[in-house]
Amino acid sequence: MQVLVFEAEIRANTAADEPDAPPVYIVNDIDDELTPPLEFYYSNLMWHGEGVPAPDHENLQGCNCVGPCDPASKTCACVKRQRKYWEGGSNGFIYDSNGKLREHQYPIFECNMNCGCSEDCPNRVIQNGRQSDVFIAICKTANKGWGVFAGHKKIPTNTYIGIYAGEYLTDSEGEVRGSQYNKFGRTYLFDLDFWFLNDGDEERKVKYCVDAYHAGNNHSCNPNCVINACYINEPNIDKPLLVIFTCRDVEPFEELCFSYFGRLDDDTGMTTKPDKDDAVYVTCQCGAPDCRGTIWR
Ligand SMILES: C[S@@+](CC[C@H](N)C(=O)[O-])C[C@H]1O[C@@H](n2cnc3c(N)ncnc32)[C@H](O)[C@@H]1O
Repeated sequence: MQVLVFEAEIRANTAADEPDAPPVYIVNDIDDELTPPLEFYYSNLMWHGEGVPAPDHENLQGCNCVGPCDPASKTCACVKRQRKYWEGGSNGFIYDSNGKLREHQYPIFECNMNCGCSEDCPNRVIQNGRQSDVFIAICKTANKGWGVFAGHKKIPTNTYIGIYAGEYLTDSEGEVRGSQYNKFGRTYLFDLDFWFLNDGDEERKVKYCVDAYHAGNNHSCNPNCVINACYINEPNIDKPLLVIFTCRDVEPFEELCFSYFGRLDDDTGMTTKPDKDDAVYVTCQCGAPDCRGTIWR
């Protein structure tokens, strides 16, 4: 019963933003904990902590395209914005014609609520949610708590999975919560410190982080997913959505993990730099042949 209620709650939380997505199932073949803790909240929505500004929709630039945007357009404002960060060749969008991500290092700028283009525009992927052939489940693992897994179907590389959703925090609030989580033994804080935000200024301080306290994927030293920055209805470059894409083909029932170390060319990743005696300082259990032995930088 508890499992059914939990699954129904996930469906209710996500029905509006991923209408085509198959249900998320809860599976525990490990022990007798029926579901993740009840404070776990599966969602694709962000909320704003104290001191973090809400999106300024009046200053959100849309395109004037009619019908689906042309990725080769010279005039579409959204193609131009994407090209500012990644040239992309003849296709100015970061998605291919099947909605798969073409590059992992660059921010994603989707068409937004102020655009004139149609709902079937090829530059609307994340906002349409997880697709009907992408099955996922939340499963108990033997040594990493709960995790997110592929369902019974293979998930091709560069497929959108979901949003690393949670609360935007100011950097100072992130530090306060971070030290509490380190002692508690689980942390979900992710720094919004992407390379393209530095704008050549190495000293630039990170402004915000995301606290996904209520949900989150596990770490692997050889991950099958990446986290990218994405902007949809948000003009503030410091507040991207954290979006999860596969970075290789994922076999049925394989766990979906990203690297908490982030990419080598920026400081993104989980914010935590725990002390060795913090409860959160656990040995990495990812099982990859090239495992680094720790889940933190
Ligand atoms: C963002 S949470 C991930 C979800 C978590 N497993 C749960 O049950 O809520 C991060 C925590 O999961 C655990 N974890 C994640 N990846 C791990 C790994 N590769 N090895 C050991 N523990 C891991 C650590 O306790 C870490 O603080």
